[in-house]
Amino acid sequence: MKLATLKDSTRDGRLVVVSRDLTRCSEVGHIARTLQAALDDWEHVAPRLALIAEGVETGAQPTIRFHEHDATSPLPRAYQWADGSAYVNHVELVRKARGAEMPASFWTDPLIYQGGSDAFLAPRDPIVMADEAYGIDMEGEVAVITGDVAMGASPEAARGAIRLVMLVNDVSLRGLIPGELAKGFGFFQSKPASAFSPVAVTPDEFGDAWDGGKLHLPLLVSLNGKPFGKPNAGIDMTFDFGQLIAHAAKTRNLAAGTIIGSGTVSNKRDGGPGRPVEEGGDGYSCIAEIRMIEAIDTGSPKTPFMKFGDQVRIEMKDHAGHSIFGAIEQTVEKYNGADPQ
Ligand SMILES: O=C(O)/C=C/C(=O)CC(=O)CC(=O)O
Repeated sequence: MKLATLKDSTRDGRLVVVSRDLTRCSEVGHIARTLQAALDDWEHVAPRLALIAEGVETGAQPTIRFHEHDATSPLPRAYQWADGSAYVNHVELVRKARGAEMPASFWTDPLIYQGGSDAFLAPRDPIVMADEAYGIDMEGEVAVITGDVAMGASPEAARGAIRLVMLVNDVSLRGLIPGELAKGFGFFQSKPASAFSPVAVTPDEFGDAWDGGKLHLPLLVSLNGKPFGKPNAGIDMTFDFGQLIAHAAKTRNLAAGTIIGSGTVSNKRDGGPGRPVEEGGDGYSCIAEIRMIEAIDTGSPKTPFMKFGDQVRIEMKDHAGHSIFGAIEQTVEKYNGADPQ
C-alpha cells in the first residue's frame, strides 16, 4: 500500500491512498483524515486502507490524478524524527574530510541524533538558506515510520513495528557541523528542515527487496540533472532498522508516528571508499563524500557544496524501473530575510 498526504489549508494535510504506479489516488478522509490519525489506530485503519488500495488497482475505487508536487512529506510534522548513521563508511569519510577521528565504537554502537520534526519540507519545496557559506549538502537516506515501540524492545520486535518506508533528504550544513559538534550538544543549526518522499510505502510492497530491516535497492541521487550516486541501501548498512529503532527505544517508549532514518546511504566497495559515477562507480548520496575522495586523489576537494539554483533529486526504482516513492526534488534558494510572521 502506498500513502501520501496532499497539501490543503491544514498543517497536517489530508491522507490519500496512491496507486502503485503513482498516477492516481483515492481520498480516505472517512477512514483517517491524516497519516498520523491512521498510525494512531493502525490495527483498525490499515486493513480498511488496504481494501481501498486494492480498489484503486482494480478500478473499483473512484480516484483522482495524483501529482507528486501536490504532496507534502507523508507526515508534514511528526512527534519524533531520529536519524541514525547506519552506513558507518559515511561517518568515517565525513570525519576524515574535516580532520576528525571516528571512534571505533561507531562500528558497534549506533549513532542517532534527534532532528527537528515540527515542520518538514514538502518533497518539492526549495531548500531556502541565507548563505552558501554554510556548506549546503544533501544526504540521501531511507527512513521508516514506526507504530508504538515499547521501551527496551528487541531489534526483532522493533522490525515488527515498522509501518511505512520513505526516502529523505537530510539537508546538512557542512560549514556549521564542526563547530556545533565540538560544543558537545549535537546537531541543531547544522541540520535544517528535512524533506521526505511524496509517498510512504508499506514493507509488503517491496517483495524480496525488503528483508525486514533493510531495503536492498539502489538509491538514485542526481545533482543538477546529472547522476551523482546509486549506492545500494541494502549494502554496508551496519545497523538495520530493527537495531536503530531498538537503540532509540532503549530508555523510552517511542510513540506511533516516530520516524527513524538510516543515515546517508554509502557503499564501501572493494575495501575502498567507492568511486564517482563518472568513473563507473556507485557514486555518493552527499557531496561531502565525493569531496573526501577528491582530497585523497588530488590533494584538495573539487566539487563545491550546493549553490543557489542547484537542484538535487532523490529517488528509488523497483526492479522494473518504476519509481517507488516518487522523487524528492529540491532547488537551493536564497533566503530573502523576510520575517514570515
Ligand atoms: O561530520 C560529521 O561528523 C557528521 C556529519 C553528518 O552529517 C552525519 C549524519 O548526519 C549521519 C549520516 O547521515 O549518516
